[in-house]
Formats: sequence, C-alpha cells, structure tokens
Amino acid sequence: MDSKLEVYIEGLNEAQRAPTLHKDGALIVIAGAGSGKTRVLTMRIAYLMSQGVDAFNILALTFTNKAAREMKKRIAGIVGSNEAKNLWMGTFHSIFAKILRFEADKLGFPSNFTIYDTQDSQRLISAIIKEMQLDKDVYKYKQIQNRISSFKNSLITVKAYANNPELMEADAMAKRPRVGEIYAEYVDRCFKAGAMDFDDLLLRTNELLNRFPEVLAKYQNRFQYILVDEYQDTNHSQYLIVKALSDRFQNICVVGDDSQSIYAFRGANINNILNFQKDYDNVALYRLEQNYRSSKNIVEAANSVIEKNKTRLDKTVWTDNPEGGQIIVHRSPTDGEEGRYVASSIFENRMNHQMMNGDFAILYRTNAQSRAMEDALRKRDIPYRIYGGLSFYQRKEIKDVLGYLRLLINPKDEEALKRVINYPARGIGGTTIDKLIVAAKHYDRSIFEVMQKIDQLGASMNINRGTQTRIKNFVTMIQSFQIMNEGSDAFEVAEHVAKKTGLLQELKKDGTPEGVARIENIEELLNGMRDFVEEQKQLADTTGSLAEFLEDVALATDMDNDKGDEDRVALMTIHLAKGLEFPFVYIVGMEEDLFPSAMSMNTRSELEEERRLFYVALTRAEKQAYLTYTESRYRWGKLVDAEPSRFIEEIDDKYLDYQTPMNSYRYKPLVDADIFGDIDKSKLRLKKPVSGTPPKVGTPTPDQLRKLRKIRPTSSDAPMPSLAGQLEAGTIVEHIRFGKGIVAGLEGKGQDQKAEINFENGGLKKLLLRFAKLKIIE
Ligand SMILES: Nc1ncnc2c1ncn2[C@@H]1O[C@H](COP(=O)(O)OP(=O)(O)OP(=O)(O)O)[C@@H](O)[C@H]1O
Ligand SMILES: [Mg+2]
Repeated sequence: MDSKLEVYIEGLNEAQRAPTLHKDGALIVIAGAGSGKTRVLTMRIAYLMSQGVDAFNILALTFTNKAAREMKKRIAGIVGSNEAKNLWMGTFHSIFAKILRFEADKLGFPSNFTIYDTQDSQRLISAIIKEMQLDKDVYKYKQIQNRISSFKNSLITVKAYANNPELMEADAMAKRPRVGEIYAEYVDRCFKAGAMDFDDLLLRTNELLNRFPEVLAKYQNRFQYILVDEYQDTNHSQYLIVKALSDRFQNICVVGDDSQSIYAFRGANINNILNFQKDYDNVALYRLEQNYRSSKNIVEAANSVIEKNKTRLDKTVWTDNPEGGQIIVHRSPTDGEEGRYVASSIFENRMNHQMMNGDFAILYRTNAQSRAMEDALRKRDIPYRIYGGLSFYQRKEIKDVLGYLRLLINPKDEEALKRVINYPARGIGGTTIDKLIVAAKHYDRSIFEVMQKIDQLGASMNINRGTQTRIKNFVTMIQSFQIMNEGSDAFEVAEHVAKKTGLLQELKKDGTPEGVARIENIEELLNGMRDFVEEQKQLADTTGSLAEFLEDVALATDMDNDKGDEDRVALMTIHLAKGLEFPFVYIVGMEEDLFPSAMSMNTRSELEEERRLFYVALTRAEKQAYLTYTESRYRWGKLVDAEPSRFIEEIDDKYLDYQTPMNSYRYKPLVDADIFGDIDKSKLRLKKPVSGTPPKVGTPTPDQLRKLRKIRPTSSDAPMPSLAGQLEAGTIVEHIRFGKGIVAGLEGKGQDQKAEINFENGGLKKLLLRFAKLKIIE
C-alpha cells in the first residue's frame, strides 16, 4: 500500500478500518451520526484503487454533488488527481443523467435532452390544465405535479396508472378524475420537447436497464464496485437501479443510519436499509460506535432523544470528545426577539472563541422561518447565506439567459422557447404564441419546427407578414448561436448570447437599482461559467461545453452552488443539513406544531420521522448547540401562542441549560459556559504582549504572503503531530480553518501553551496549541 494511504488508514479506528479494507462482496455500515460513515466510504475508494481496482470501474452515489466533489478531491490527494479523474461520483440524478445522454436514442430521446426543473414541470402542468379547461382551484398544479412525481418514483407509468383502478378511484374520490389524462398529456409533451424532469432521470434509467439487457450488462460490467452514502434515504426507483447494477458483481457497499431517514415524505423507503441483508448474499454488517464530531453532552442528549423512537435498529454511539457545555435552551417573546438573540449570540461567540462566520449554522424546520433570522443578522452586519431558498439559478434574469442557452442546445425545449420568444419584446405576442402551440399539436411537431416553416405555414395560421418576418429573425438568431456553439466553450457562447439577444441592453435601459443588480447577477453567471470551463478541463478532462454546463446547472442542488470561498453563517432547513457539521448550531423555532410539524402528528410513524429530523439537527453540532423557541408566533397571518417543543422535554435535564425568560434581553455570553473546557477566560480578552519574542502584529508582510502561497495546501484529514517544542517564531503552520500562517510568538507552557499566529486568511490569532490542530509546514 502507498505510504500516504497507510497513514490515513492508520488514522481510522478499528471498527472503521474493517469495512474500509473489506474484500469483495456486499457490505453495509449502519452507524449513528458523526461516526465516520462518509469517511469510511472515501477511504474505501482510495483503498480499492490502491489494490488495483480501476477508477473507471467504481461508482459512488452521494447526497449532494458537492459532497461528491469533496470526496473526489480528498481521494485525489491520496492517489493522485489523474487517477481520481475517472471516478464516477455524484448524486443519483447527475450520474444517471449522464448515462441517459449516452443511451438516449434507445428511448427515443435526443442526447441533448433538456432537464426540466420543478418550475418548468409546474408551468407545463399549469398550461395543460388550462388547455383542458379544467377548474384550476380543483386541479391545483402544484398538487398535481406532486402526484405525478410520486407515480414516477414508484415506477407507475401512464399505462400502469390506467390499469390501476385503486389509483384512479383515489383521484376520482378527490374530485380530480382527470389526473390520468393530465399525466398522459404531460408525459407526451415532455417527450415531444425532448425533455426529462427530475423523476424521469430515475424512471427512464429503470426503463433503460429493464428493456435493454445489453445496456444493463454494459453498466454492470463497468461498475464493478458501487458505493452509496445516506442509503437510508433512497427511494424505490433508486433502490431498483442500485440493485440492477450491482447484481452481477455484488460488490456493493452502502452506509447509512436508519435514525437519520428523513425523506419518507418524498418516497424514501427506510426498508431499503432494513432489508439490505436479505437483498444480497453473504452480507457483511459493520457497526461504528465512536462519534468524532460532537461533545459528550451533544452525543448523549441526541441518544436520549432518538431512544424514544420505537422503530429503530439498536445502536450505540459514544464519544471520547470533551464534555462540552450543556445545550442552551432559550425562550423569546416573539420570533423577532428570537432572531436578535441568535444574532447577538453568534456575534459574542465569534468574538469570544475566535470563530469564523462559517462556523455557525442556523437550522429550521420550514423555510419561512429564515426571514426573522435574516433581519437580525443584517442588523448586526453578520454575513450569511441561505441555502434552499430561491437559488441563484432560479432568478428571473438568470433563467432568461439560460432559456436562450437551453433553446440553442435543444430547440424543441417548449418551456425555454415560451420563456424567451418575446423577451426582450420583439413583437411576437401571446396570440401568435397560442397559434404556434396549436399548429405544433396539429402537425405533431415542436413549436420551433413550426417556426422554421413559417413561410409556408404562416398564412394558414393567420399570422401576418410582419409577424412572420419577426419569427424568421428569431429562428435565424438561434441558429446563429448554434453555429457559434460548435467551436466555443460555454462561457464564450453565453457572453455572446447575453449581448446579442438584447438581454443586457434591456436591463441597462431599466436603470433602477434592481436592474443594476440583475446585470450583476448575469455577470456573476458568466464568471461562474468561466470557472466551470477551467475546472472542467482540470478535474474531469472535458472541454467545458455549454451542454455540460447546462447539465451541471440543471442538477445542482442548492448546496452545490456554494463555492465555499466566502465566510458566512449558514441558514438552511434541517433536511438540507444532512451530512454536514458546524461547531455552533442554533435550532430555532423549537415549538409544538412547528417542530414537530402540525402536519405530522397524525400517526406514530410521522412523529417518529420528525424525531429523526431533530436527531439529525442536533448531531450537526460539534461544540455547542442551542434550542430556541418563542412564546408567540405569527402563523397563517395570526399571532398564536406557542408551546415549547416536546423534543426539548425529551432531553434529560442534565444536558440542558435553561436560560430564564427575562434573560432574553440581557443574554449571557457563552464564554461562561466554557464550552471547550480549556479557555482561559481571564486571558482571552487581554491584549497584553506575549512573552518572549515580541509579537509581529498585523497581517503578514508581502514577502511572508508570497512564501505562504507557494506552499501547497494539504488535506485537513492528515493526522496532527504533537507540536510541543516544535514551534518558534517564524515557523510556518497550517490550521484547518484559518489556512496557512506564520508563528509570531509563544506564550505559556505545557498544556497551556498558546501561540500567536499571523494567518493568511484570518489575520492575527492567539490559539491554545492543545486544541488548535496545527500542522507544521516548514
Ligand atoms: N478516525 C477518525 N479520527 C478523527 N476524526 C474522524 C475519524 N473518523 C471520522 N472523523 C471525523 O468525524 C466527523 C464525522 O465523520 P463523518 O462525516 O464521516 O461521519 P458520518 O457518520 O458520515 O456522519 P453523518 O451521519 O452525519 O453523515 C468528520 O469531521 C470526520 O472527519
Ligand atoms: Mg455522512
């Protein structure tokens, strides 16, 4: 084994090492939060490669593309980036979209098919409901879209629906007997538009593998080793794909935690993890018990909560980490106060513990709760980032640019066409568009194809000469973009399109601050595309074409857009936080009817899912967790009394620090809680010069900076050697969070020794060496 890999593997505990080094066959790792499941998966891939398994034969499925990218980088750090390039890693959706592109013709789709996002699907369904002249208050497009999505995830095709009296009866009972027709029309329209929605990416993959044995065999032979993270949240469609692909070699490794299964409402099936041992022969089952993420208090509190669930596999989780502070429970009169409390607490903690903004997360049950938090953070000038709200790519101006780009790649794309055909205004109005849609239906062609023949068809469609010319000009413009696209990368094409379509001019004309912000967003998009082209060339060995970029965007989960280069507090729903970790976590809105949600208290299983969600939330915290709730809150436009969540009461009191209500205004900074168990409070605030060498205050000199930048960053996963006696002024070190730095001076002895360090990213910091996890670089 490569010595680098050996060091990493030695860094694992024994329980982790066993599944990492497991020979062929099926294995499952079931373990609680923070016990290193994801780390085992990563190390196992590196190990397999060291044993001669070709990267080309490995497939890893993760919860976000970002997680996959990070895994790949880590593996590249061990085995070399040329080797790692060929690994297939990503979400189910992104991996199978890639496969579908290769095989699209077999299913009658063009290889440049568009991926419709949820908004596209909803728009199309809404248009169909209108065309069918149905009552839109009965046939609510969002509900119908949900229903169609759940059919697809259970592999119920249009035909299967029509043969299923129970389903039809259920829809008839709900006074929506024509759901089946809408479904059929929707599928047909997507097909004609050369488009697949998110659910199709799984459904069509299943179809492909079922109908074409030679295709199945090809991918079975290719993916000799399959690894799946967060297996507890796979749905039926995903389960079948994994099962089919791994059937030949059975080298399947899944990791998961039944206690963190939180997507049942989207069709995730916890039985996938429970039945794994029945699905494969000779399954090896591994358990991990040691949590490396959180303080003792947090681990034990989380254990005490999840124990209340009846349906769960028996698991032990313990930790060697320091005890840490108790979980702070805080009550506020209103959500505005709650926001202010959280913001000031973050502010104080950041100062008192020398933390970065990125060390804090605010987690909530529903997106709507973010507003009060945002207001408070803004007032205190604390930078933040919201995940899962309206993502960057959903903004109007961005969708407009993307609309043109999608159309030039796939001119059949109906939703893209409808979006841009008359924006910026070019005299092709609503009536004309309706006529085009009708004609397209009549000739069984796409709208764009009808537009290409407008010379011959225009008169019969009652479209006048002037409009015909405008349509022709539009077609010519799109075709000119297509020609350009053949010899250019994504960035070049997009820049050209933004200018030539008049989109940028339109916004410049606008002149309002919003208009200016929109132009900046488009610039941001273009910058992002430039980066994409570069990254693509380095990491994936491709050219960075527009088609590749669009695929990346269509499948980006919100987490993926995080470039991680800005230091911000993270705000997100608990669902999105799965797999992540932060030193400080605030779980807000801990109230009955909100968390647990009012909609999930009808059955025990729903309540248990909420409890698992709470378990996920609590176990994201490394050092300190906060639970906050309010006495009253606006719900559905009314101020209602709120009651603390039952989940707070479910935690043993010994793990909790209740702050009295009156304290909500005079909030006590955390420094007293001594969460690290090591901080010398009296000295924290002292600005006394350190003894010995006089400190070099300020940021590094240009010379020092140059030196720092020349040193290549190393993985934060490498073991940390003991530093005692190795540091002196001028030593170059690396810190997980602050990056590289130069030691300015030392203070204290033994356990209490501190170093003052000038960091490239964080300026001057004083750190306790025992905990600072520094690595000496030079
Ligand atoms: N043997 C180890 N030594 C030191 N740190 C470790 C070890 N194993 C895991 N860790 C660290 O513990 C943290 C949790 O690990 P990881 O994210 O792999 O856990 P997980 O089981 O996947 O958690 P989750 O259930 O939340 O997905 C990470 O910061 C990881 O780097
Ligand atoms: Mg994990």
